[in-house]
Amino acid sequence: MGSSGFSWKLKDHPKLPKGKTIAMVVLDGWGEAKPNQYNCIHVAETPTMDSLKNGAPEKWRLVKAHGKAVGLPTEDDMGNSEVGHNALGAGRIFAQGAKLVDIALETGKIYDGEGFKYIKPSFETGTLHLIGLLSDGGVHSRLDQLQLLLKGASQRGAKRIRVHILTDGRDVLDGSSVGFVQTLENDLAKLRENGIDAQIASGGGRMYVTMDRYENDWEVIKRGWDAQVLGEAPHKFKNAVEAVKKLREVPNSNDQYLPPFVIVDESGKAVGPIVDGDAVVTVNFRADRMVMAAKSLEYADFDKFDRVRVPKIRYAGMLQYDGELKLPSHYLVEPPEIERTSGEYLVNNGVRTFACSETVKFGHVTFFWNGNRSGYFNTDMEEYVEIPSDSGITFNVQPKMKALEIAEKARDAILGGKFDQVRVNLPNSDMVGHTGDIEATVVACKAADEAVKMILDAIEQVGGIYVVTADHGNAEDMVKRDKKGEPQLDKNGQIQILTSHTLEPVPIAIGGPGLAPGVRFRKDVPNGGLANVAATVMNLHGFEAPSDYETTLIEVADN
Ligand SMILES: O=C(O)[C@@H](CO)OP(=O)(O)O
Ligand SMILES: [Mn+2]
Ligand SMILES: [Mn+2]
Repeated sequence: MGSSGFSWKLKDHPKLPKGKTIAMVVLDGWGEAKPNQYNCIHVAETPTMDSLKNGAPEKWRLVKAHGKAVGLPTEDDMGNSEVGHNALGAGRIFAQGAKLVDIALETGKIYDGEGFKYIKPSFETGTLHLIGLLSDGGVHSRLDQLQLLLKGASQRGAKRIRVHILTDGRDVLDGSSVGFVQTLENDLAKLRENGIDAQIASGGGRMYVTMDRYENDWEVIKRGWDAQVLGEAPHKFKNAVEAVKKLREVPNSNDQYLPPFVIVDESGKAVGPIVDGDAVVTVNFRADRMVMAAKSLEYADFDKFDRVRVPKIRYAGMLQYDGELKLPSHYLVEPPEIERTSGEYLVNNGVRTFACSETVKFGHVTFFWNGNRSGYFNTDMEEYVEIPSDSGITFNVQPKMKALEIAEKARDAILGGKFDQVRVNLPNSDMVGHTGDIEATVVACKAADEAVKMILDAIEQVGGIYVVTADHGNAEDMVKRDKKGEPQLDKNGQIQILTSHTLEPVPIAIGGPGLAPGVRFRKDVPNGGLANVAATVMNLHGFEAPSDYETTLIEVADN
């Protein structure tokens, strides 16, 4: 025990034994909703997940995965992987980036912070560039926050502003990009009336330009760099609304994958490349899809692609995106301080941990799980395995993704006996759900269910315990609904496909031969959410959770 009185040592659980192998399975984007034709989980053959639900009512329940239960500003905020895995791993509810930025903007504290003070000297002679996702999805960014920042920065001396937009269609309806660009254009026009030279300078779809994650495909970042910094892109337009409309006319195009474009002036010159002396802010608050861009903007030594020209800029993130790398070093808002996560506690109490997913979700069960911290706590105790994702495809063409490979790795880790906790994320229902392809999403759900089966079979063999849950909803509802819950039709009478996450709760199931007799879900935590899972898992490892963790979902009945 240190002089502060703090100790990593967890108390023994009074009833539950140590030493059981636990499989911790997170199905990404797997919520619980009414059975109907737009519920791909219902439509798909999912015998394993069905048996967990129907087999043992005391060992299956729903938990909240959206809104305040995961630290988001309102109950209208859908869940997402960052807040979901943060809550699962940290066992407490932290006010998340979306909320922290809201508060910083409301109180004006954002302008007194180190980050804003750092970029401000550039306003005198340079341009302020804002790069980020343009929508009101609230997963990575929010339009109203961008609007407030534009206003606040211009009131505080920014005279020349360039916005580099990334169109969404993943957290909001496909096609909504046009409206968001129009809204932003109106705001910029107002700034221009007030003598501020403000314009959109470049753009592109979030999945094709800038917002890659976990080093899946650096070409995505390069496309962003070329458009935003160098002012070069295959498409040139005089106006961003026209750009988005025209690029959407190309067959099979969509907001998520629009190609990069730059806005040019009458002479064909890009209106806003980033040059020496400029200030740059990446306005997304969510970490995973900003880390790569932040590296390209911040690092002097960088070999992921040829940056051609590296301007001397003052760069700040909306938040600091990686607490371990301290990246970026300047930021406008302090990120949530997610410390003492369950992963760190368990490792410090002798629990050997294996974590695995494929690239597109790898950081979810490592980086997010550990409170937005990259790397290991203890290399002797942990092994994290990343299975390379297919890159350059949309996952509806490969809906099985790497589910089988992830399950095989988990199986081998369970059977190998070297680990006490084997943690995986199965990406299918989420990644394919985001494509809006209902048929493919059904295939995806089936593949995830088969992967769960393989992991549960291995747990059966070693006498272990399983915990199966999800981080938020997605595939269980693929249609935009009106207030009454009926499918909402567009002006052509067509249903509107929902590519985003949902507000639905997610299942959690426990079981396996190693589960002590009498263990069941408590009835007195009806509002339990993802943050209650960490204490639950600590109990199953034979420990009491720290007293400030959200309470456990389980009890041990005497029988
Ligand atoms: O793909 C993403 O970035 C988000 C949706 O914006 O999904 P998830 O939170 O499941 O990672
Ligand atoms: Mn997710
Ligand atoms: Mn998702």
